[in-house]
Formats: sequence, C-alpha cells, structure tokens
Amino acid sequence: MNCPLFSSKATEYLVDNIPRKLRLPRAGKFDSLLLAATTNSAPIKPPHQRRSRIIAEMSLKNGTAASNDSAFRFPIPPEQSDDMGKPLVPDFSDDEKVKQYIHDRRVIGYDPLLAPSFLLHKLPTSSESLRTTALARYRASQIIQGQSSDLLVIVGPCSIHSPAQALHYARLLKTQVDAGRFPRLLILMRTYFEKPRTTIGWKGLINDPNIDGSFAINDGLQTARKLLHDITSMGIPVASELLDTISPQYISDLLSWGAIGARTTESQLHRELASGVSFPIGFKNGTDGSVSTAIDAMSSSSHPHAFMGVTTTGLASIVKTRGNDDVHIILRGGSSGPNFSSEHIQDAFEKIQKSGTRTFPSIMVDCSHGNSQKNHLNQPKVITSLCKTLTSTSGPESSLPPHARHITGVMIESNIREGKQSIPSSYSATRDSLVNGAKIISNLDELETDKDDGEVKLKYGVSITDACVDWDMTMTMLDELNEAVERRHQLLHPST
Ligand SMILES: O=C[C@H](O)[C@H](O)COP(=O)(O)O
Ligand SMILES: C=C(OP(=O)(O)O)C(=O)O
Repeated sequence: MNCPLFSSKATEYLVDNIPRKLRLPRAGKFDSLLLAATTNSAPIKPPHQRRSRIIAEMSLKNGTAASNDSAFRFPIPPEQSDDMGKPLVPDFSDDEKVKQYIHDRRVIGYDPLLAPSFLLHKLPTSSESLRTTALARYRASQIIQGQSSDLLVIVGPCSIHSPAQALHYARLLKTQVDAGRFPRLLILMRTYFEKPRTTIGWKGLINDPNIDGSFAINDGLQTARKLLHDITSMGIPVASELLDTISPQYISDLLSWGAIGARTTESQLHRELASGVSFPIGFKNGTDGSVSTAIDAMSSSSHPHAFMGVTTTGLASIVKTRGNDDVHIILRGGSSGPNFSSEHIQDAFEKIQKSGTRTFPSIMVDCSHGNSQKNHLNQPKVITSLCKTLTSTSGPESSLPPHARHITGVMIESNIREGKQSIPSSYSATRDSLVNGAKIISNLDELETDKDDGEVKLKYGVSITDACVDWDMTMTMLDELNEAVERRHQLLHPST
C-alpha cells in the first residue's frame, strides 16, 4: 500500500479505514491522525490489555457514566467484578484469572503519543526564535550568576488557555519592551502550559487543550510548541514550569527559563530533570513555606545525575547530565505566610550561603501564590516592598545590605484583564471563538458584549486559574521595579 502517512489524503484514507471501535473518544485532529498512523503498525496487545480496551470501548458504546467528581467527560468503565457484581478477588484456580488481578486494573486505556522528534520536525524553530531564546538564556544566566545587576522578570498569565490571547499579551509586551521602557529588566513572558493542582482541576493546555475533559494531549503539545515558536519569533523570550518529565522534549528548545513548582521542588525526578536542561531553573519554596527544600534542590540539580528518561525519538534511555549551575530559589510564600519581606530575603540568602552550594546565592521573589495569599490586588504591594529592599541602604557607609544584591528576579501573574473566572461546567474551547482565535479582538471595551450570544464562553483576557493583575497594573509594577533596579545599579556602581 503506497500511503504517505502524514499527508491529508493519507489522513482521510486512514481515518476512513480504521475500525470505528479503535478510534479515540472525542479525539482532536492530531490524535486521530496519530491513532490512525500507529494503529497499522501497533504490536498486538497481550490479552489482558485487549480485554481492558474492549471493556472500555463497550462501556463507551453503552455510555457508562464518568464519576461526577472526575475531570473526565468521557465514560469510565466500571471496575472488574465477579459474576455477582462483587469486587474481584484473585482466583488461584486459573492463571488467566490471576492475571486479571495483576494487569491494568485501574488503567483504562493507552492512546498513542506522538514522538517529540515528529513535532520538532513538523514545527522547527525559526532563526529569530533561536536568537531570542539563546540571548535570553545568556542574559538570564548572567543575572543569576551575579554578573549583571539587571533583574530577571517572569511576567504573564498564570496559565495559557487561549493561544490567540497569549499572542495578544505578547504583542502588548513587545510594544513596551521595544520602546525601551524597561532598560534594567530582562522580561520573559510567563507561558505556562502545565498546572500542578492541589487536588484536581484543569491541568493546563497540554493536558486538556479543549478544556472539556477530552485530553487531546497530542493537540496540546502541538498548540504549545506552535505558540512558543510564534512568541519567540516576535522577539519575546518565554518561561514555563517543568511539571511533566517527558514534555520538555517537545518544547524545551524554545524556553529561556524554567520553574520547578512548590509541589515538585522536593521531587528527585524534577531535580534530575533540572540538572540537564540548557537554561536557568528556579525552584519554588515548598507549599508549607520551607526554604530548605528549594536550597536542597539547587544543590542537587547543580550536580551530575544519571536517570531514566526518553530521547527525542521517544526511546527509553539512561540520561546522563552535567549539572546546572544556573539555579536559584523562588520565594513564593506558603501556608506559614508570605516570605517577600527584607527579613525573609535576608534569611533565605544566609541559608543558601550556609548550605555551601557552589552557585551564586540567587533569589527571585514571586509576587503571587503564597505571597499574595492568592489575591491579585496584593501583588503590587509585594512589588512596593521589594523595591524598598532593593534600594534601602544601611550602616555608616550607607551601603546596600548583601541580600539586596542577591535579589535577581521577580515573578508576576498578569493578564490582559484582572482577576480570574471559573470554567463553566459545559464549556468546550472548540465552540468558543474568543478562545480559539477565530475572532480577533482589537478593542477590549467591546468585549463585555461578546459573552452573551447564547454560547457558553469564557471572558476574554481573564485567567482561568489563579487571579492575575491587569495590563495597566502590570505596567505600573514594572515601571516601579525598573526604577528601583536602576537605583540599585547606581548604589552598586556609583561611577557609572
Ligand atoms: O498557579 C496556580 C495554582 O496556584 C496551582 O496550580 C495550584 O492550584 P490549585 O490549588 O487551585 O489546585
Ligand atoms: C503553580 C505555580 O506556583 P507554585 O508552584 O508556587 O504554586 C505557578 O507559578 O504557576
């Protein structure tokens, strides 16, 4: 059969010819393409896996309801039970029945995931994007290593749910950066695609790009990569959280900085991952406010590691890393309260010094999360306090205290419009022109009328995860920061 796999003709051919029962429920375009491509060559699954797939498909046909508290909007098959409907117990009279107790009792499906190399080939980087990324990595590294007194600023939405709106935000940022408004700030756009959740909730654009429980992860990866490419090609470098340990293979060549979140800073897997990435990494303090967790992470990641991972072709491999010296802490507050004050920063600085880490003690302050108590209106207050710390001199020589020199970064959760909104229960981005970009927004004042045309929509430019400050407030905060960093520069280098 002569059938080039990824032409649109081939897609039509394959999609028309795969047995209906093998198609994914509510799959995105990319999913059906890949499913089709891999179905032809997929190895025959062992009987227990075929059985669970068949059970899943039968339940889909029969419409078994998903449990109410699950994000899955497609049916979840019931657990295996005996003939009386009781939970299965191992039946030692028959090996096949024993196996039912061993394999896939809780896995309800394995869908094909495209290989990173496929996406890297399909969406290569532009030379503009490469330059933007490399330059920002270099400048961020200089700041983190204490070789530049500029400030690294990670600013942007809590999470990306609409590529069109993210591009809108990037264009707003570009206009100000290109105009030279913040000469002392190295600004990277927060472009977060993966959200760690305290319990459950929407886990970001890669995991569920349609925001409807269809989990079209292949589409999510493609959308994320395309967006990173478009933003960096405009000349705006990007920053993201590394939450999944496989997904960086799909997008990390486009990132200039990464975060390991408060919920994963203590994870060995994430420390190993951080030790091998080609860009600087910030570790959040723990959700309980623990700074030592992040300091341990900095130390661990600055050393070489060997661990299990995947290559860009998707092959399992033993990854060996050199260790990452471009690591720093991010003070984000926690259940024990905020930690952005001058005293907290001094304490963190002294703890990093005492820990004997071989890297420059480098501190970023997150204005949001535990430091804002999740109220976006507190973020400007964190900036004002930080600016004071950056510029307050002390002692007979009126000099800057050492910890003020070691503040190297700031994080702000900001969006086009302020606050946050919840996701309506019957929402799907596939039906929302404001999210999928079919409608280009030019005048934000007109938006109020957009939401009431009979469809379930999200408000344009408003976060669907944590509350953000709006664009005007963002500019005010960045102006204040730029001025304080300039003042600090003069204090550190009076002759320039
Ligand atoms: O940054 C976003 C959130 O703080 C993080 O994902 C946790 O969110 P949750 O507590 O609402 O699950
Ligand atoms: C989830 C985030 O932060 P934290 O890990 O500090 O909760 C975030 O920055 O999006």
